[in-house]
Amino acid sequence: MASPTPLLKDELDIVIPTIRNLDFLEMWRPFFEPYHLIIVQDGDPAKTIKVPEGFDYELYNRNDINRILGPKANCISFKDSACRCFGYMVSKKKYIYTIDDDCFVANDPSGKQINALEQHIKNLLCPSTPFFFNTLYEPYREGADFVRGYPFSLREGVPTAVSHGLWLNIPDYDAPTQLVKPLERNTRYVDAILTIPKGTLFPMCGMNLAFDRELIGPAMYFGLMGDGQPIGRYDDMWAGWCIKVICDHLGLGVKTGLPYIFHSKASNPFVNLRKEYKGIFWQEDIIPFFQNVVLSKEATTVQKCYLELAKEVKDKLSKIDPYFDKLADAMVTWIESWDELNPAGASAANGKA
Ligand SMILES: O=c1ccn([C@@H]2O[C@H](COP(=O)(O)OP(=O)(O)O[C@H]3O[C@@H](CO)[C@H](O)[C@H]3O)[C@@H](O)[C@H]2O)c(=O)[nH]1
Ligand SMILES: [Mn+2]
Repeated sequence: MASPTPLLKDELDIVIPTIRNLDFLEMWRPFFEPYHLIIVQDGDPAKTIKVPEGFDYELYNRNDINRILGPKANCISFKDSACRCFGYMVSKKKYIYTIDDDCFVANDPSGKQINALEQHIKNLLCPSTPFFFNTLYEPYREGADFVRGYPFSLREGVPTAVSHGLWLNIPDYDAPTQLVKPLERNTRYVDAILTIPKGTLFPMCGMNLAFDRELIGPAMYFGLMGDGQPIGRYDDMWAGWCIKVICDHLGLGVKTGLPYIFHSKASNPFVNLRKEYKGIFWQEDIIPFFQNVVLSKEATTVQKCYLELAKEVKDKLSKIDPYFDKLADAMVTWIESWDELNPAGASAANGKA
């Protein structure tokens, strides 16, 4: 009997930022092979990235990014995983899943391999509940529901824009925590999916993340990091704070929890400390900024929200460091590039832009 068609086979792209050969795909082959991959090769474009046979993919290196975006390419980070957001921009699909190349298939407590992509798709295809917390977690799962006292007027939920997965083995800790707890491994499998309540920010990790590109794609800019930038490893955090403010404003949902992947490689905590340290104290001002930012009622699209946010960043965060002035400009360049590559009603076919 033919196996069932994978969910969203022709409506989802898998985006992988990489500086190495993609042998990790062999372990994901049963789950990923039916899908189209967008590989964003970082670092030296002269290096050849080996992709295992049988995968349908398009690959972009820095020369491609510069050719496609021209001077606007300066909004795409170089020598940092933040470059992955270029893949979101050139995709023509409704959904994106992004994963790091040191993330492997994890096993659930029963020992069964976890199809992380399938779980993300389920998360995205069912509503979120940001306006009232359901204490039995995801109410739409088999064997769960809304609990007593949950308003019936809110049980329809809202469209889910983002599905944030977690990691067994190497947790996504910041450098100071990594330095203090070098041997700590995450072995705790928590069988839960939660909607992050409206008005609450969260630290979005980019290594096991899926989103609805049509609902929130233009806000998924992974901030300027890497070569020539004063901080690193805050690309996904920046995107997470921006998308959450915009999802709250537009009435969209963000979920976190299942699925887990197995994160295999701990990046160097000393290198990470050098990348993160400014962000660690800057974020004490950045978080209150995002907690207090108000988007106007005229901000009815993601692009309009994002451009309002960029203006607020320029007006209110540039006093922290001139970096935020540059970042605000890059946010605008990102939207201009997004709209150039994604004119309204663009097709869903795979394409090499
Ligand atoms: O210069 C680079 C370095 C790496 N990559 C690719 O990006 C991902 C992540 O790389 P790695 O696993 O080495 O680093 P981590 O510290 O574990 O990354 C996680 O921490 C955050 C970084 O902001 C983020 O949540 C995760 O990415 C791999 O696919 C590398 O090949 C790159 O493109 N450029
Ligand atoms: Mn990693």
